[in-house]
Amino acid sequence: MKILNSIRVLIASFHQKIWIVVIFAVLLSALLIPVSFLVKVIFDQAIPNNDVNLLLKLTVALIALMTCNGILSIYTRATILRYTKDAVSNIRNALSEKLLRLSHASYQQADISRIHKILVYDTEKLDNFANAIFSVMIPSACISLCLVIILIILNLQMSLLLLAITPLIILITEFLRRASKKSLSQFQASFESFHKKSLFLLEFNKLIKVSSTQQKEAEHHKSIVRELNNSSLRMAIGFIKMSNYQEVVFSVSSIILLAWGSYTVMQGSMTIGTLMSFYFCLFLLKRYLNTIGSALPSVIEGTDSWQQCTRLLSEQHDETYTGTIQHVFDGKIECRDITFSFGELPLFKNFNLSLRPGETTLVIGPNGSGKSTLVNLILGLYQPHEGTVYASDMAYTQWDIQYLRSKIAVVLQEDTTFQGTILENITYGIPNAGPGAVQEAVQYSGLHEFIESLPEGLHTVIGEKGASLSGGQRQKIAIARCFLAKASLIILDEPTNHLDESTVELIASSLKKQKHTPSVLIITHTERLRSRSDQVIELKTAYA
Ligand SMILES: Nc1ncnc2c1ncn2[C@@H]1O[C@H](COP(=O)(O)OP(=O)(O)OP(=O)(O)O)[C@@H](O)[C@H]1O
Repeated sequence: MKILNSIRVLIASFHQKIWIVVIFAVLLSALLIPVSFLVKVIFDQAIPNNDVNLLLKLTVALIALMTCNGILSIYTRATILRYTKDAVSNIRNALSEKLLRLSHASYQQADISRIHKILVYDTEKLDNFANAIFSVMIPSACISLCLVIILIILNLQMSLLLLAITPLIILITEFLRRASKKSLSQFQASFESFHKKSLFLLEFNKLIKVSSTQQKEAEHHKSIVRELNNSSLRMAIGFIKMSNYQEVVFSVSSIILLAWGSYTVMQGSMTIGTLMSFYFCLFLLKRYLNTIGSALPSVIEGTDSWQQCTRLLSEQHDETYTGTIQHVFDGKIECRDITFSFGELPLFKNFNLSLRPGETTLVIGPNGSGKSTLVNLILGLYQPHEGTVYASDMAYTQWDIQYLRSKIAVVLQEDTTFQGTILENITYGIPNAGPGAVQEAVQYSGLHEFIESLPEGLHTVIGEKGASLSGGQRQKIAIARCFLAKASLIILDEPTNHLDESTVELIASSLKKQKHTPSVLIITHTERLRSRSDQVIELKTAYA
């Protein structure tokens, strides 16, 4: 049922072209009809009459037919692959769009390694699943059906005998499929912990070193790899058993059929040509059934991956605000009577705040008092449970929130530098910034001296998360990006954390120099910038 559902959704992506798949499969099947007839003529006419000429002609015809079959088969599979790859690309795009639409709150709670696994590994398995179903199983099933019809026409009695073993094959396949499903879930679970652990080792490499836990981590990783190895072996053996048991049942049945067929020939109720033709078709049927069997593991694995993908796609955690209006934003923000909480107790209750163009507002408060949460509310990453946030006198619910955010420049508390050049980091989200504007932003943020000291200057490549930079240099890059954006509102969340006194002074005076007079919101837990601000909001306790 789950498999059928997955097939239905995949077909939906290329339903206008499904008839091409069907036509190819029918053509491939049709090519086999003359083959069985030619084999019969070889044994019934060419051999008994010692007719070498006829034998040669029939052989050439057989070779030509089988070559056509091979070429058409390649063309069929290549054509179908193009459709399935497109269908899987659509699913990959839908997943990444979903990821970008996730609300900040759900992203914070999300299991990132699970989402990463779905995006990268499960979509790859889905690709294998689609290939297995459409380019292997469906054409092979059509051809097998055609071969069964030919077998019935050739000899009904022997076909019925063959049909009698079909339930046995189905029973064995079903039993082994269920067993494989169990080993597959065990494999999935151990693969997930392997994936999580590997990400942890990469992300927390420094923590592991400074905590001297390399040995412990190495042993833990080894035990996870051992479990992965065992579960993957169990799964592979399950799949091998499935195809081998089918093979054995089929071979035994073929021998019984040969014996019965030979007896029938001896009795004179069937010609040797019909027996040979029957056997030739049986050999082809076995080949196509084997092909179907070998595609089964990809189908079983892919069905599970498909479920993971659809589960993620159906999660209802999209952006908080869904308005569409793109209005002129002058930097004016108002929080009117807003209430917001993470749990039972409100972090903000009937809270009011007003940011005005050209003014600097300082929000000061101890750890955990809600300063970063306030930034998230102003960025529209969270929505207040009561009250409304306004930008230029228009409620956030009406704004196209992405557009509004593009008018706000923010220096977040967390590090936002990424692998790339300093220039790429500074111009992230502002791709059209000219060299003059970049130089100006670099001066404003106090980054110029550092850049001048680098042989490659702005084109110096910095490591993952700015690993080759000091905390202050990373902070200055984020501040330069903020100045470059020429936004109507500048938010600096704990900007002074890594900066020395003279740089803080420089940035404070740079903020005042901005000709487009943005409103500025500075979040801090120190008093350093109090004298530079037009208003100070104090969040004294955890519940303002
Ligand atoms: N996503 C979340 N889920 C649940 N509680 C949260 C979440 N984010 C923050 N909190 C809680 O809300 C409170 C305010 O957090 P917030 O980060 O806004 O404080 P802050 O004033 O910026 O602190 P700091 O000065 O340490 O950065 C804290 O008690 C924190 O534990």
